[in-house]
Amino acid sequence: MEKFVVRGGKPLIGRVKISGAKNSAVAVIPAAILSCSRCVISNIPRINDTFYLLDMMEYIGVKVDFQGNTIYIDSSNIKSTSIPVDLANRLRASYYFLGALLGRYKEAHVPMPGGCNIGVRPIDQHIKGFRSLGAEVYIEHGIIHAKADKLIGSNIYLDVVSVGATINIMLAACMAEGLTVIENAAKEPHVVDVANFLNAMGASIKGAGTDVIRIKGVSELRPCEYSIIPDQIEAGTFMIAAASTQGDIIVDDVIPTHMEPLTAKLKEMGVIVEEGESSIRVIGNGRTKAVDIKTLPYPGFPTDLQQPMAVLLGISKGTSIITENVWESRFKYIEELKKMGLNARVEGRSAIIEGVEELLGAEVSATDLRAGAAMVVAALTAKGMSIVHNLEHIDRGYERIEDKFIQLGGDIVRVKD
Ligand SMILES: CC(=O)N[C@H]1[C@@H](OP(=O)(O)OP(=O)(O)OC[C@H]2O[C@@H](n3ccc(=O)[nH]c3=O)[C@H](O)[C@@H]2O)O[C@H](CO)[C@@H](O)[C@@H]1O
Ligand SMILES: C=C(OP(=O)(O)O)C(=O)O
Repeated sequence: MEKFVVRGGKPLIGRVKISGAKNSAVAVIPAAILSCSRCVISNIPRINDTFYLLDMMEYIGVKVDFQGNTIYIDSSNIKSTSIPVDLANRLRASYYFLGALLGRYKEAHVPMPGGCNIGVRPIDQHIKGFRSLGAEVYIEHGIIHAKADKLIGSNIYLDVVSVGATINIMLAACMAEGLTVIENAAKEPHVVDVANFLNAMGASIKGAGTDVIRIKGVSELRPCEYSIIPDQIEAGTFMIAAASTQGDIIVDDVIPTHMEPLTAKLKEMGVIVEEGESSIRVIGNGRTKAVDIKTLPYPGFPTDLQQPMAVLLGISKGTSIITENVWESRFKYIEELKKMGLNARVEGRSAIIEGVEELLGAEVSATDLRAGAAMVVAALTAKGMSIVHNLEHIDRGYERIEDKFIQLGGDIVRVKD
């Protein structure tokens, strides 16, 4: 077990390079199964979710070679369409093996996925999509079995806007016969990125990034080279940390339009944000003003950023309300932040935060991935020493988080418990 020891209260200053997007990489890697040959994918973050997926790829017979941030994937010799429980339950994205294996082999046997414990995380919309394409799907002893003689394009209306279901249906439909239309599709940048990757392999997907996606089935997908987009959530975490520590950071290798829901809020709070072509500079500008946040599917404010944002709101002037509209149980971290002096209460789907002058260092735990990012931002912001436990959550989704903060002048060290 490892923990961070952080001495906070210093402004973060300098430049930080953003890694490839976790939620794009975790879909693109299993998607490479759809090509019967070699794909080269760059800008892949070296995070635990990537390593967990590569274990699953190797288990089914895919050859993978991960050099730096580039993965060479050779799917020409797959031997199995079943994923074992102990590999699948380490992360959420194992559900993408369903769409990818079903799409290529018309058969997949994948355990119920793991991932952050942020409420009930059903996969009924994924299953509805696969069934609509003609697959028989059932769950037995915790394993999802999907099988079809052939997949036939279909019209699928998602009852809820779901990133996972949208991507999974795209994967399964790429080589289905005829046209598949996904209505009420998710519009997140990583949905568009996966569609672009599939199109680079020869798929015919139009409309990704809008709420209607049209997929014309093709007979096969070819090898390709692809570079995935920067991580919108990692970028946002550093932008918020710049503001909360009264720092001055240039966040490099970002797509500024992906950051607009956050940029707009930071500006509303009085933070100086300057957008470049592929970078954003964030400058602390005195104590921020309280604002309300409502998490929503893209282009709304991302649910994966409300946790570090709570830190900034916690030291802002006035009362802020965060309303979590995507997950029903994503405020567990508030109790941890209270140990640092956060003045907040949770009422149903809302956290009501009364800003205090400063946070004080304390011993806290990462209750999940983004809660972990919030603890790190809070520890760097708070006066005095903090200890952050349960780093395994943070390591699922952030590449070298402490090194990047050290580069910005943060006093943070990883030590063995
Ligand atoms: C690996 C990955 O990309 N994880 C992200 C993905 O999770 P994930 O793909 O699990 O999230 P979804 O977009 O599917 O979930 C959104 C909402 O739809 C509901 N739902 C979803 C599927 C379904 O079949 N039935 C159903 O009811 C969920 O309970 C939730 O309330 O998108 C979330 C929303 O942006 C992010 O917080 C996660 O970081
Ligand atoms: C909830 C998240 O991850 P996962 O869906 O992989 O659990 C996240 O990335 O914030």
